[in-house]
Amino acid sequence: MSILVTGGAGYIGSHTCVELLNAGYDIVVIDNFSNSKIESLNRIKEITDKEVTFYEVDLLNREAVENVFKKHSIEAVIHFAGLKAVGESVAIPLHYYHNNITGTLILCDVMKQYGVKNLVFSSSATVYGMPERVPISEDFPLGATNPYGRTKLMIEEILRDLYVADNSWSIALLRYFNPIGAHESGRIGEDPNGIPNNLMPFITQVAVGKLKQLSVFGNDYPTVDGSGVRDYIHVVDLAHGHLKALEKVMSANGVEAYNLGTGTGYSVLEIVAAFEKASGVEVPYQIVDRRPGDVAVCYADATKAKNELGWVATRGIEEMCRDSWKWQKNNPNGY
Ligand SMILES: NC(=O)c1ccc[n+]([C@@H]2O[C@H](COP(=O)([O-])OP(=O)(O)OC[C@H]3O[C@@H](n4cnc5c(N)ncnc54)[C@H](O)[C@@H]3O)[C@@H](O)[C@H]2O)c1
Ligand SMILES: O=c1ccn([C@@H]2O[C@H](COP(=O)(O)OP(=O)(O)O[C@H]3O[C@H](CO)[C@@H](O)[C@H](O)[C@H]3O)[C@@H](O)[C@H]2O)c(=O)[nH]1
Repeated sequence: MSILVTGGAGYIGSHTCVELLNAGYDIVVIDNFSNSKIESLNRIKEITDKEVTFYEVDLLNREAVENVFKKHSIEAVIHFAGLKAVGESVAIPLHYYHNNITGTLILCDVMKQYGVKNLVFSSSATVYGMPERVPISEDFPLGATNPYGRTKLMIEEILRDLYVADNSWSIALLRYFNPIGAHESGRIGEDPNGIPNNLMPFITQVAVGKLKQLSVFGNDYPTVDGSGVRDYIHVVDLAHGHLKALEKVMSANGVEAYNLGTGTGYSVLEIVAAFEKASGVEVPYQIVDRRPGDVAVCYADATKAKNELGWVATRGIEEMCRDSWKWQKNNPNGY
């Protein structure tokens, strides 16, 4: 029996594949490389010294997805594949809705056809929209402020409906906070296309000399130093959360949402300082206007994942910065 990993060549998927292989699971990866490179799969093999069964498949191609289920006996699916850039989703919403939602519909329909009903889905803290207070727990009201967020929200609802219709499904909706860091080997990591939208890859590209300086979006939020506060989580901790969720879906039916975060918030300026300390490299920055749509403070109440999955994040901000830097320094141009 194998675990199917959709989007397994991507940032979070590749780190999760390493942990799955290390834990002794057989995996089958599918990806269309719309936002990743095949080299990440070579690196997974290199780190784990294990074979990775891989198919270049677009989830929108139902026949190709079916062929994978025909060839392999799949026990559960971890579904990472999706487009994730907020700004791009505002510019090309139909593309986002089609890729993320139709892709998930096809996947679930093929799973149903083959009697595979265990699913771990990559959701996001973005489903909390503009939260009224922190820490954010799973029972907070949901909402979205952009098409990307709406795809996550809609998919969560679709998966809940699926369970209502057939309660032999078993589904974990994992709401990630802000994943950063990389595998400690420095061989896999986040490899964004073009200029990064997210804070940590922007910082590492400034540090390695590819970008001139960081723009800090606002210093007048009601926070410790005025800059925005987020719950950064080491991607390897996040990967372990998937293994715990996998054990859960393979042992009990239901549909449950879990926050995967550390429960601690850091400001942008605190991250800059922690990165400079971990890397020994100065990160020049300027304060600019707030970025439209940003919330001041966002961090998780991760108690449910602790109580029900037996998962807690163990890596601190120093390791997150150290590993992000090791990846960027050793791979200045990504894969
Ligand atoms: N990175 C974050 O900050 C973050 C936060 C919350 C949620 N998420 C979600 O987690 C998942 C993984 O994120 P990531 O950061 O690893 O992104 P990523 O872009 O690195 O990985 C996603 C992978 O899916 C593949 N893919 C996209 N559409 C596909 C399709 N139709 N068929 C086959 N493959 C397809 C891409 O090529 C890529 O390899 C995504 O669903 C994302 O929305 C990410
Ligand atoms: O160049 C930059 C980039 C970011 N920031 C700030 O850094 C913080 C983190 O920003 P970013 O890394 O872009 O993460 P978020 O805005 O929190 O969004 C991420 O986390 C959300 C919740 O999980 C997901 O919905 C999004 O897809 C994902 O990009 C925020 O305060 C930003 O204003 C800067 O100051 N300068």
